[in-house]
Amino acid sequence: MSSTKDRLDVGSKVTLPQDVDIRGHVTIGTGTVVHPKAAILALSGPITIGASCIIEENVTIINRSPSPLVIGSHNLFEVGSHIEARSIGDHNTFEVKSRVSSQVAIGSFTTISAGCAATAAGTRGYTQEELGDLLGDDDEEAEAGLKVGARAMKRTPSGATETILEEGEEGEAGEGGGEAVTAPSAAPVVTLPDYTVFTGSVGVWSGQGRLQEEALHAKHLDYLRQAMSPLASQLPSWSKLDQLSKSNKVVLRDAFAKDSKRFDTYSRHFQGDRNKDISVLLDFSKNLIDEEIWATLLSLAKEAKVEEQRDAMFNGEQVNASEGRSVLHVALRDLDDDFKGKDKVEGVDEVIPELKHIRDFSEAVRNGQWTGYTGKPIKSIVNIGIGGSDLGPAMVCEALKPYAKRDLDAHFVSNIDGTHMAEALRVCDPESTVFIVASKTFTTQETITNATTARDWFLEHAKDKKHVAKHFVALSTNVKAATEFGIAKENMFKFWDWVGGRYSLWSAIGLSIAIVIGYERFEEMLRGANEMDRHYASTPLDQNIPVILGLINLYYNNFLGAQTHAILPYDQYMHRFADYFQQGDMESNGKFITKSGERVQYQTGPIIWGQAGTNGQHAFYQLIHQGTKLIPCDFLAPIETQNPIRGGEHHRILLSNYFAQPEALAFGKTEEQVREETTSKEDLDNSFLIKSKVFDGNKPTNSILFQKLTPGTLGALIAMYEHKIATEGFIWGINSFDQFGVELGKVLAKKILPLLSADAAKVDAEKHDGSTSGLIKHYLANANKKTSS
Ligand SMILES: O=P(O)(O)OC[C@H]1O[C@](O)(CO)[C@@H](O)[C@@H]1O
Repeated sequence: MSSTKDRLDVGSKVTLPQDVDIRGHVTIGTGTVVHPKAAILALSGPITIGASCIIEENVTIINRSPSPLVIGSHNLFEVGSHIEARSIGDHNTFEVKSRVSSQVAIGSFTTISAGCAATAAGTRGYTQEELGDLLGDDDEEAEAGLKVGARAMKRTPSGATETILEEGEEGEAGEGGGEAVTAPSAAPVVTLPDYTVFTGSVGVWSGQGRLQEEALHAKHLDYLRQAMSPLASQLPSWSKLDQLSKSNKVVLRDAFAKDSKRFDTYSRHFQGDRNKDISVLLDFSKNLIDEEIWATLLSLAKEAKVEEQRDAMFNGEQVNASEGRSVLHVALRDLDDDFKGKDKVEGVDEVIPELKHIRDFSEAVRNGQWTGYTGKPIKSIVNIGIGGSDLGPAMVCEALKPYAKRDLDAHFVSNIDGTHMAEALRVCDPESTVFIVASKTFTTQETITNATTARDWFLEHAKDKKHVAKHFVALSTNVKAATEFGIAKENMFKFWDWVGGRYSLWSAIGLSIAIVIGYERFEEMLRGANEMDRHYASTPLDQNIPVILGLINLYYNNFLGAQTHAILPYDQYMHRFADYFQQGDMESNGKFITKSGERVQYQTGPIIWGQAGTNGQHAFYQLIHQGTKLIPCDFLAPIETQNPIRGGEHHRILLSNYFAQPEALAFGKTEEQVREETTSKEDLDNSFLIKSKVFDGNKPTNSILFQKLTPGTLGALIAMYEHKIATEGFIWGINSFDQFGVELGKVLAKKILPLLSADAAKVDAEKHDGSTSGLIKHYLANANKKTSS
């Protein structure tokens, strides 16, 4: 029926479900949200819809005239409304099941109330045929229109012509109101002036409350954009990848044999543009992808609106919707103010002053100006924290040890197991130790208990509470709780709720890093991360390193059945890197609920594990090479070592392994090759032996080769993985920035704790399950025994 060619032009951030009926030439402006089952039918001339409109379920917008139907911005079309207007301005509301005929031009700020029909006929009644013409083809709809239209007209006072203008008259419509165009039918064309409220009895709105209404409209749009994101599996590229993963079996041996440029095609080089020493080469050519799979993965990222979601994060929007928070760890390292959108978020302006606080304190500790209660300079720091308040600083202090002040010991106590604290205290001197209590919430049981123990230990020696101020500092968003603990105001380093625990090493939580490697180096790390932030924020998807890593992993995770992902740094200083990203990835993406509250129909975050090469080679690589599981791996290594001992021989041996393992994994060894290499007749006859030496190959890897593990490079590498994790979360439609999954265990532990000093009868009364009760009772029965050895 459409006489125009089908063509759809869509602006950015438009939400357009698959089952919207779109015909003819339709243009939809930025940020407009269209609900499922809406119809936009440019049957004759085109339809242009402006920005930030909301078009709800079962709305029909039709243009039967050859002239364009131009609809302005910020309009709300509620469920079942049927619009054939001549033109529509801005900020109008078409309530549920309202109707507008093609002889009516709507101005701006107009409301057509629920069930009302705005037609050009004034008080004139319609024949059934006329209404059919005006309100659509569907008979039932037309009949409903007749009733509604008639009711509206009856209630219209005779003064209807005061606001409904007769054909040819000048309307009061403001900008965007559109001029009255001669209608194709005999009915007159009218223009509703701005602020009309068409309720059947026509009135003029005072315009009061307009700002409120605009704000509500904006909130409504935000909500819809979140709630209406389709599941990733409903995106067209998802189905295509599903099919490609079954039909395009990539064999790396053949892929490389066929294409001598494969390395060039599938490798990217990242160099810092302010710190040129940051150089990271990503080779992803040894992955099970071909041109079509790769192109479809990139389309998936587009369809899932990765760029829009990324921009929303950098802009300070509340992308952590379940907690109503912005996600702005990138603001902590934006020292040159590259990302302006963040500035509207409360606390962002405190980042720089807080860094100065970190600088002053860390320098005072390092240069001996900060002394303990007896005047001794500080020799040890003990960071007391857990999860993000421990793993990040601990990992970085290990990774950047070459830059550390070697006469200062750094301890990291996290576990509630008293052993952890006891072993740290054993080697600390109360007169020269600073305890850094690191807890975003300052309520975490492990941290507060460990901190209390440390304070008791300290006071046993120092005797006087006033000395606590010289030896305890707090890093927290909870100033009140830290004060109650006894921390002096000047010893508090704050951060903000928009810094997630596992993204907090860039904030005050990094104080121990600044003390260990010096503030200048700490800042260098922040700036290195910012280099990667700028790359992630502005580089096209197919060149964007975090996006590439995210898409590659997602392909194995969702289409090839991989359950885990190994991070394998060939740098001893990075021996805690995989531990750190175990929290970074698994706490971020271990979720089954999407942002719209639906349960996912696909796998989300993988299990992350790994350890420093070559130790891993002698532990678990056997399974990666010859086991039955698909384990994609990231191999990381520095070109330059920090310790070129024996003339760099150690490093060359290390790197030879770094290069060899991905090669062995990718290309394996065939039975034929094994036979060729075997010289003994006896061995050749031993088929079990021969087959045991076969490597299937085709095991995927990424190789990440960086220049040197400097603070800047480490910052960039951490940010690279952070953004890889965010990219995957954006595609899966989950909130990567909350962590409700850690709560239940904590709550139950609090209930169980009193039972461990009670008796068996109390355990029964508490009604835990049989297994838990049995275990607790076994503990109680044996708790007072003393083992002799
Ligand atoms: O810094 P806090 O509030 O003590 O929390 C520590 C850790 O606990 C968690 O909330 C849950 O494990 C992490 O996200 C966080 O890093």
